[in-house]
Amino acid sequence: MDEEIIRYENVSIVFDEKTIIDHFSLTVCKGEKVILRGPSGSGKSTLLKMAQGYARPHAGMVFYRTHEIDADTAWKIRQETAYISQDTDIGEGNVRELIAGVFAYAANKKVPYETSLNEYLTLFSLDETILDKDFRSLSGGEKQRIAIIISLLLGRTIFFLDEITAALDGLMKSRVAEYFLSHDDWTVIAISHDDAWYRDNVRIIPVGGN
Ligand SMILES: Nc1ncnc2c1ncn2[C@@H]1O[C@H](COP(=O)(O)OP(=O)(O)OP(=O)(O)O)[C@@H](O)[C@H]1O
Repeated sequence: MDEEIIRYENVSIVFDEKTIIDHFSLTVCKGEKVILRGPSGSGKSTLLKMAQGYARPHAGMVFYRTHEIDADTAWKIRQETAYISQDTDIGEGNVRELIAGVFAYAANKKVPYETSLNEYLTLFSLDETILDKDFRSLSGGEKQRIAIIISLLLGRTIFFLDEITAALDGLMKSRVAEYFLSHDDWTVIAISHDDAWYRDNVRIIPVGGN
């Protein structure tokens, strides 16, 4: 039987008395690649945040590995999955220290990230000298690639990706999308308007008015 990772059951989202989403249901199993597609403001980002416990449904339920998401499960989810938000301002200080800081957390301490870091920099066309730059001085596309690299270094296999290729050029959009979509055992739920994500093995889920 397919292993269930995330299940939205009759989820409704209401903000300021306005219904954004009504009765949204979706089950995502291990290894599946899913793209949430819909107009701006249709609730896609909020759905991803719910899967991390950062937002709660107005009605309905969200399950992670068949357990309803609450404070306890949210903690476990954040240890087992990688979430990249649209907000690329993930820290300050130089890039090397920013990355080291992520791996100083108890939960990530055992991850031997240094060996893979240079390989990922090369894969995503970043020069090693970027490690000595102030993170805030980087371009939007460079910040996006550093956030992507950190999520990959964590070694997780479940990814929630919110518009992670929006600031990249065409070739890099394809390279990033290909990387996430080509691992059979990775579970990926992504939001993107970029064609690079719309491939044969991807399930497209309409959200809102399309
Ligand atoms: N915490 C909040 N409080 C009030 N309104 C909110 C909150 N979070 C989101 N919204 C509103 O809910 C709607 C859906 O937001 P969301 O970011 O989920 O949409 P989206 O489909 O991801 O949009 P986009 O494609 O533009 O990123 C928007 O109108 C947004 O302003």
